[in-house]
Order: sequence, then structure tokens, then C-alpha cells
Amino acid sequence: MTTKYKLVLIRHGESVYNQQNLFCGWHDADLSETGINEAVKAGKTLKEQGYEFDIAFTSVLKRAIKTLYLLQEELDCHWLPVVRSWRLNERHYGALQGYNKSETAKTYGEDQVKQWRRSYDIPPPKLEKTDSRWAGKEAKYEHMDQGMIPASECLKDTVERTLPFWYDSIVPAIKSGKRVLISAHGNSLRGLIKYLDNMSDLAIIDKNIPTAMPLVYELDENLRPVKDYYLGSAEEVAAAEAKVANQGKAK
Ligand SMILES: O=C(O)[C@@H](CO)OP(=O)(O)O
Repeated sequence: MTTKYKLVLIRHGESVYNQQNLFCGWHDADLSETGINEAVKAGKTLKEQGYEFDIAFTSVLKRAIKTLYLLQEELDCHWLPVVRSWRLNERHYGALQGYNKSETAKTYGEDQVKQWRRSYDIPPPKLEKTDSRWAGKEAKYEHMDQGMIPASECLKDTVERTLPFWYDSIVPAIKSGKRVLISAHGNSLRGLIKYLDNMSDLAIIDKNIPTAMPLVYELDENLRPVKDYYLGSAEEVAAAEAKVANQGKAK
């Protein structure tokens, strides 16, 4: 297999919800100061390593949009066409959104929290339409088919709504020779990676994505991965992955 295309994926920088260890999902949390710095650092790394892009894709959540903008600042490519879609949003965390992950582990147990966070097909408890956190109340989802607004999602649900966007919008861009950058979220990217790497439902459980660390996928002509790597040292990546995994511990 030889590399024909390079795709760069990045999870947004640390958000204020990540900082406070709260389940975030579709809540539109902003970047924290650390998250801003992480995104700037990632932009500098891409610049130093000579990465250039022709198009970018992101979600409709500001932590991913702002991360992308900070990369554009560093790469001096503000002109880049940017396509935003709710289909790249974070996995919807249902009624858990806004709750502290460690506190939730203390109440329900670490195993239950790990199941909610990482099982492939068990969704967290649903959010009611009457709840003030219901996404249907937000302007950004006004034009969306209201029946598509999730009450909660497991990773399988997330994959099912992300892949149509991959096939319809991202694949044609890659195949037309455009250098693609995707700024998204821990779980929307885990879903995409599961698909690209053909990972089993069990294997994906232990995959955690660090904030704002560029992940390069080299793809062959059929868009199958030839290799993938983070633009960061192995130690840095391992520490950042462990940090994400440990967020669900009771502590
Ligand atoms: O809270 C969330 O929305 C996600 C990403 O921050 O968290 P987790 O890693 O627990 O799936």
C-alpha cells in the first residue's frame, strides 16, 4: 500500500468543561486558556512541519471552530474554505451533560461511567425535550430536521450520523486532491478512527484522543490507512491519552 493522500484530524483544545471534568457532549463549551494555548501550539507544529491545507471541516460547536481558527492563524490561511456540520459534533451525552465525571463515578461506580463513556452501543440516560439543555432550543439547530436531534448517543449512534458526512463531503474533497483538515471532538473522531482502522467494538473502548494534538492519517488510493501518527512525542501522546482515560475515575 502506498500513500496517496494525507488527512489531518485534530480534537479541539481543552474546553472549560474538560477543565472542570464535566460531561460536555452537545453543550457549547468554550476553550479554556490551556485549550487556546494547546491549539496555538498545534498550529505552530503544523506550520513547522510544512503542513498546508485546501479545505477544513468542523462541527457547529465553538471549541472545535475556535481550535480550527487558531490553527488557521498559525498557518496564515484564513481564506481556507471551512465546512461546518452538526454531524461532526461531539457524541451527545444525554442527561449526563453538565455533570462531573468523577462525582458521577462516585455515585454510580467507575464501571458504569466507563460503560457510558466508552462502550460502543450503550447510550447514556436520555435528555428530555423539556430539559433546558435540549439542543432543539438552540438557533444553530433550528434548520435541522428536529427528529434528528439526539436525546443521547452511544458511539454507534455517533458513527451512524458522522459517516454520511464523511462519504458525502469529506471523501469527495480528499479524492479531488484537496488537503483536508478536520477539527472535531474526542468521540466523533473515535468513531471515524474506528471506521478507518476497521477496529472492533471492543478495541475502540480503550482508544482515547488527546486534546489539540494533530493526528495524521496517510491513506492509499482507496482511502484505506497506510499509517497514522500524532505530531508529538510518544511520551507526550501516552500521557495525554491516559489523562483522558482517567477522567472517569472516582479519584
Ligand atoms: O464530555 C465529553 O463530551 C467527552 C469529550 O470531552 O468526554 P469523554 O472523554 O468522557 O467521552
